[in-house]
Amino acid sequence: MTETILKNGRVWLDGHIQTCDLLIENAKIKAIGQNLTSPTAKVIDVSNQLVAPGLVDLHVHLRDPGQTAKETIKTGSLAAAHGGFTTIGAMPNVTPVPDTAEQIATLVARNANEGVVHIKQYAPITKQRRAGALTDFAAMKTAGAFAVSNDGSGVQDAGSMFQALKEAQANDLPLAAHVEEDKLLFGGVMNAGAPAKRLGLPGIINAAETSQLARDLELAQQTGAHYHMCHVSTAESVRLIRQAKAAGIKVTCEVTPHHLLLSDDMIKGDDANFKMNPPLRSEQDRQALVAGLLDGTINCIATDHAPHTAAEKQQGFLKSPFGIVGSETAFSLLYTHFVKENIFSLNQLLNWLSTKPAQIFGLKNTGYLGLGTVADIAVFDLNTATTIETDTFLSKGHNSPFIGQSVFGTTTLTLVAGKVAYQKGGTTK
Ligand SMILES: NC(=O)N[C@@H](CC(=O)O)C(=O)O
Ligand SMILES: [Zn+2]
Ligand SMILES: [Zn+2]
Repeated sequence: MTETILKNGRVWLDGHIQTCDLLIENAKIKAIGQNLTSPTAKVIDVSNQLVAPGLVDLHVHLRDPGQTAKETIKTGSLAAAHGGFTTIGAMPNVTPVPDTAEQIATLVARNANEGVVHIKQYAPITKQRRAGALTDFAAMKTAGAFAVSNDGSGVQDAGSMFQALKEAQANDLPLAAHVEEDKLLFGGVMNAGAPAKRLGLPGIINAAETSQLARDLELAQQTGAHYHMCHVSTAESVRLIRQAKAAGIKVTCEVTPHHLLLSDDMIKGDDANFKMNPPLRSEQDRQALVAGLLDGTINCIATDHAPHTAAEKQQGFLKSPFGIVGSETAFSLLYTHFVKENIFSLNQLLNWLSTKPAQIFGLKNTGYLGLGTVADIAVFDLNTATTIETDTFLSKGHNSPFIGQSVFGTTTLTLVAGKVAYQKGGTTK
């Protein structure tokens, strides 16, 4: 038996912060209270630190197999633990595309063996993530997939999306949609607007996202499936989802930290660390995303952690791949810029990063703290400013526009099922 006592933390319990100790026995929280003792427990002093449920990130790219120079299951999960995440959803845009039950079963086993956090696996919607045949959703679910997604590209034809939503509904699997109409891209690499014109770069219009979203919401209504929109980026998408929810359509969605924090007018030069899909939109769009979270239209925050190599990202806006890393900076950036600025409460932020994502995807035993729950726990230092530096990153990807920023809320400890997955200044396995 192993026992740990987290002493004197500011613990987020049932929506309130209270100062108390947690006694963890093996994988579970055995006691919550004042002055807990046990002769055999390892005691970790977390005085004045925030003790939260391990965060849940529904959207990460682990690049394994196929692109392990960018990331691996091990490094991607270490990065998640460093950010306080204890459960992540891994996208299936890896090489080869895991579109058979056997491949999904292999990935699920590898995730469990090589990951330091809980890793839920997405199965692709279509074979090779290309137009054409669907994967076998029932077999994917049996093999361990928790949802389906073609993330990285939109499903271009309505017929495939309609069939996919019917299958998703029949198999009780959420369908997470990367919503992007290829025919409306016109070679764009950043948001269409004044900043793109200034930089002389081709733009991506909002309708590349929202026209396909409008189609999908109609199909979701027809089929009754759980449709989850990945990385919402435009004001029009927020409006469409708000209307769809009011009409009783089973739709949920996520927004990324970077779309909440940045807009296209902050792109000052040809720096591909600002290049991601969907692109950073206008300041008005950014504000609509914040408003959408606050009024419940947007359900949760997910990072879309998308590591690439330095060599790839050095190619500039036109040539480099889309995507930025996010696991290791999400909580501290959001805490610093939204909670400390009184735009979000700490309670709201923790909900959007833990309880809500677990709830909407029906993930059991995660996303909240309580007596008897699995000890997936993140501890954050809210009082000390630190600088975001790639030296501290455990991800192989350093492609972040936030390097050099000063933030509060760095992770000091992450426990996954009672075991240390990350400890500041300590060993990381
Ligand atoms: N977000 C990105 O810009 N890139 C993602 C794909 C995706 O999330 O669409 C990637 O896999 O690199
Ligand atoms: Zn995507
Ligand atoms: Zn993605």
